[in-house]
Amino acid sequence: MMTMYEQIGGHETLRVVVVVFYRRVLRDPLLAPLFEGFDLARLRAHQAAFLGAVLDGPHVFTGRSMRRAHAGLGVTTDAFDALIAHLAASLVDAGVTAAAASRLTDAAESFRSAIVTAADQP
Ligand code: HEM
Repeated sequence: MMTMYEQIGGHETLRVVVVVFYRRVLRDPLLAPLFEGFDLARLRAHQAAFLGAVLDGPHVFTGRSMRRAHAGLGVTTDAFDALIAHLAASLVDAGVTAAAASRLTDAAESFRSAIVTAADQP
C-alpha cells in the first residue's frame, strides 16, 4: 500500500509546499520578524523532513524538540494561528489531498503549547 507521502507526490510536492509556505510566511508582517536572521534553506529542509515524517515518508526527523527549537522566539497565539493558516493555504496551492493536508495541519497544531511562548499582547 502506498504511504500518504507517496500518494501526494513525495519529495517533489513537499518541496513545493515549503517554498510556497516560507514565501507566504515572510510576506506576513506578523511572522517575518520572527524568522529574521535564520537560514531559510535550512528551515525549508527541516520543515520538509518534518512534514515527510508525518506522512510516513522515508524521513527520520532528527531535529531538536519543538520546544527547544522555538524557545525564546516569543511566538504568540496570533502568530501561531497565522502560521497554521499559511501552512493550510500552501498545502492547497501545492495540490495536496485534503486528507494529507489535515493530517499535516493537525500535526503542526499539536505543537502549539510547545511553541507558543509569549503572552498575547492586549
Ligand atoms: C509562529 C510559529 C512558528 C515560528 C515563528 C517558527 C520559527 C522557527 C524558527 C525561527 C526556527 C529556527 C530556530 C533555530 O534554528 O534556532 C524554527 C525551527 C523549526 N521549526 Fe518552527 N516556527 C513556528 C512553528 C512551527 C510549527 C507549527 C512547526 C511544525 C509542526 C515547526 C517546525 C520547525 C522545525 C522542524 C524546525 C527545525 C528544528 C531544528 O532545528 O531541529 N515550526 N522555527
